[in-house]
Amino acid sequence: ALYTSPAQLPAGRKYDYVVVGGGLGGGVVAARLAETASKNVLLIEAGPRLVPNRDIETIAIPFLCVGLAPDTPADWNYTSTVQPGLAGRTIDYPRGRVLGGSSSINYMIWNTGSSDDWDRYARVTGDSGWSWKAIQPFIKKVERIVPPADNHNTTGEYIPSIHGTSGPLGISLQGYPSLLDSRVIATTEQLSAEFPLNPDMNSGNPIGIGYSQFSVENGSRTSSATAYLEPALSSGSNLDVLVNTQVTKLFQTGTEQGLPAIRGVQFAQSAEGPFYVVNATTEVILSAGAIGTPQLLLLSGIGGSADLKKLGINTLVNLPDVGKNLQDHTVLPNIWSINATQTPDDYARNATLINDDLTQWATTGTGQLATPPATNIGWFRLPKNASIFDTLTDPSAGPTSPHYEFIFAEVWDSFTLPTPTTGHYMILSSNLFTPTSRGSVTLNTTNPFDFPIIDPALLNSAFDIYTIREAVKAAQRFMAAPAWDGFVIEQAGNFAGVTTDAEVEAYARANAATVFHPVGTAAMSPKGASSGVVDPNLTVKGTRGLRIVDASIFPYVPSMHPQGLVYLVAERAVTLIKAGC
Ligand SMILES: Cc1cc2nc3c(=O)[nH]c(=O)nc-3n(C[C@H](O)[C@H](O)[C@H](O)COP(=O)(O)OP(=O)(O)OC[C@H]3O[C@@H](n4cnc5c(N)ncnc54)[C@H](O)[C@@H]3O)c2cc1C
Repeated sequence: ALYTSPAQLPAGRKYDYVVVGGGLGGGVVAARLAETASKNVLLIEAGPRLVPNRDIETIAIPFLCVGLAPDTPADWNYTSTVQPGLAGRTIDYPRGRVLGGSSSINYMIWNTGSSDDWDRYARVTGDSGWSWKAIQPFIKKVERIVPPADNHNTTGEYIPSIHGTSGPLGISLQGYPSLLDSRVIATTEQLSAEFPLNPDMNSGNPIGIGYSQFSVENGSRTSSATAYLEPALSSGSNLDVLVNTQVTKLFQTGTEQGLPAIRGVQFAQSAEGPFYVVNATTEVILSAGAIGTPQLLLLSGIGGSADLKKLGINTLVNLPDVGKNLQDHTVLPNIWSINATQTPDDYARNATLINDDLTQWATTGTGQLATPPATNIGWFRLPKNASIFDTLTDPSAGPTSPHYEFIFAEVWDSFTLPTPTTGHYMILSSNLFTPTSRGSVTLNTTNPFDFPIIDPALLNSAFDIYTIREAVKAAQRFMAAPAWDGFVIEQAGNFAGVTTDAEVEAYARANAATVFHPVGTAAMSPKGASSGVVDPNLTVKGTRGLRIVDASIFPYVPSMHPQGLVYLVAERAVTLIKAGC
């Protein structure tokens, strides 16, 4: 059942599992564990349950995803520290604070990772269960490929045999065609050596340009809330979900084999309390995400003892890597003006247009709003002879792991600048996906309701600035193909006139931001290793009864959009938990 206040929880009910954080990882784990009729599961989520179309329409509407953060009730509204790599700017650092977590506010791009990324996870953890081959059954377990929003014939846009057809999460190809699509595909023919067409970017080898896949079904967002939690709640299962309630601490409930058993969970709705506690009889699963998870571990005395001491926190388990190793991708949306008479930029200028499209979406689930703004996506590697490799080794996991990404969208970059009152625009983002910079999440105070200090360290290494610069130059080469003649006018906005290496670098530092993919702050390492935070089975080192299932466990940031990989981690975690591993 759903509870909005701790006082409503059924008195005396024992929970086999307590899941902390009802986001992507936590939503999957809680719903799956509750499939076992004899197990009681409690999920505690800081944010509200926002019902699409009742409380907040835009969660469901794919095209309006960019309006879900920052500064909304569904976002934690974090801000980064001053970023030296971004010309001393601070940036918004969105994270979903709502049932479904960031899967309820993300941009829905669906990737399942490169085979080399997965094989590296297997290699560095010593667990072949994380290999690309071993992870395949979980793709089928999660996915259910459904028709795109416009019901077009998708033959040739993906490889059906490698996808799931019966999982809970509806996934579809990009919907309504944009003015860019045919030109992008023509460019893959004209410049095929550098920018080939890829028949399916989710085959394990994403390199090239592919048709995008999204967590969208019937023109609406799919998330861990819509696909896992809401069905579990409405089936009246043994899953209890407590929303609007923040977990403030995990605590020791006993000692097993000389190790602290951490099965106690403290929670409250405000810093003033009242504070409540619950003990899991089997396991606590921490799924508060790459920011919330290290924050909660540190508040609970699980972290580097030197850091904890400074804040007056007693060390329960000395794990110096908690909150370290934060990795994120960097977005850089390059704008071009285009010859067009109508694009979605007109939504910002014409109330009738957006109202008509909202009505169409609400009545039929169709129209421009039924598909996210991104169209095709491309994944590329620096050439083998790139000068950066004279001095640095390639940080990617292998030949199927891209260094950078292109995202096409038929819109102005509304992140950094207001949409101009005239003209039509497109963006070709050049995004860094194999960063070598490493940041951190640390505590600011011991008050769990205060935000932690978040330093994603974007563009903070020679490799990172080199690669994003080369990605911008690749985007310029792409747009110089004959396919764009007469359509593209010129570089626009902050990108206007940017040509030399020095100009590109200054432009990148002044305009880049996060792609919203923090990971790595409670990373996996081999069993017995003194580095890392969790063992390959995701249990927290040096403890009993505590496991982490969210994006913080990746030792390296995936070189693609991470939500698909987090779903796969969560599904495998369920298998491990059910098997008692
Ligand atoms: C704006 C945005 C756009 C994105 N776009 C994409 C995309 O297009 N494609 C893609 O693949 N990925 C995208 N991502 C990233 C993707 O959504 C995340 O990687 C993924 O959701 C991470 O899952 P998680 O379980 O680790 O964390 P989350 O999904 O963030 O869940 C963590 C949950 O824990 C809750 N929580 C935190 N602390 C506490 C506490 N103390 N007590 C109780 N609850 C707590 C949070 O409120 C949240 O619900 C995007 C993310 C954002 C923010």
